[in-house]
Amino acid sequence: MKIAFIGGGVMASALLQAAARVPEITAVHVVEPLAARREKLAADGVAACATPADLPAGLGACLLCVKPQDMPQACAGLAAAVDLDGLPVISIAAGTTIARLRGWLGGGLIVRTMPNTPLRAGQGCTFACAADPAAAEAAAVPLKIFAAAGLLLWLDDERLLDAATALSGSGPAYVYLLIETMARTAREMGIEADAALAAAVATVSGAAAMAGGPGADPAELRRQVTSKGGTTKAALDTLEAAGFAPALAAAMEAARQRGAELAGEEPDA
Ligand SMILES: NC(=O)C1=CN([C@@H]2O[C@H](COP(=O)(O)OP(=O)(O)OC[C@H]3O[C@@H](n4cnc5c(N)ncnc54)[C@H](OP(=O)(O)O)[C@@H]3O)[C@@H](O)[C@H]2O)C=CC1
Ligand SMILES: O=C(O)[C@@H]1CCC=N1
Repeated sequence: MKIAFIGGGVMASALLQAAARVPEITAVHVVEPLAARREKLAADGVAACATPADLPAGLGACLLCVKPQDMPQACAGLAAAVDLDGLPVISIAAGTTIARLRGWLGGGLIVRTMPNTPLRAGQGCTFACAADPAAAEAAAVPLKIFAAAGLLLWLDDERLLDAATALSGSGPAYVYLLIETMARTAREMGIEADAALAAAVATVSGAAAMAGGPGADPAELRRQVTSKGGTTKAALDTLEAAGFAPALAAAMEAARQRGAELAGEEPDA
């Protein structure tokens, strides 16, 4: 199957690597207006063109990988150049509803997804929601891109994609902030910079691996680290006094509301 990516930025480059793991996908063509990005893609052996009019015939699917604000123009350009009748079109944009995509595209079997950047490491997490069962079925092969590089989870209610964005779409940034802060603080305590970063990363990935184990309960794992009257208790009491958990919950709620705002919905819808 020949597929097209509209937009050749951060997420498209992660998805390109994942697409290479799907045997049914024989070619990926990327539409990217920025010449420097096209040149970089071409240097990596990826077919890149400036407009959808330059895409080859016989595409099996399109992936929309542009920012939400660029989506109306990108969809209009695609619809003008490609016959979307019966073609699976997968969007990865935050806060851009299936109804709006349908309006701009005027056709296509639409699936909305919310992936994340750890796809690049083969450990992504993608939520998907289809306009209807026919769209999900038609998009089975291109959706293998997401499954080839991590978890693929389905949602029945499209509005939950804003919660998914707050959880796993934006989530890697929360974890990177945690790693940055742990590494910086360890440096300030005297541990050499490379060792501090390596230890922060190993601690987060080791803890995540245990939390992902069969039957694991993160709260029980936390209790196992927390000795009575010990160092972890001192740390967790400080985090609690500083409002760590409510602050993280508020951050996720802000992300969810921003997704809903982008979708043109009431923030608390
Ligand atoms: N980054 C992330 O962690 C995640 C992002 N997403 C979603 O993925 C989408 C892309 O994000 P990201 O990859 O970070 O963004 P980038 O800005 O890195 O990539 C978008 C690319 O699309 C190009 N572009 C703009 N307009 C058009 C057009 N009309 N036709 C073709 N290409 C166009 C941009 O070019 P130019 O720069 O010249 O405008 C840019 O190269 C967003 O909708 C975002 O919500 C979803 C999950 C996670
Ligand atoms: O920040 C954003 O809007 C995008 C969507 C999820 C991650 N990055």
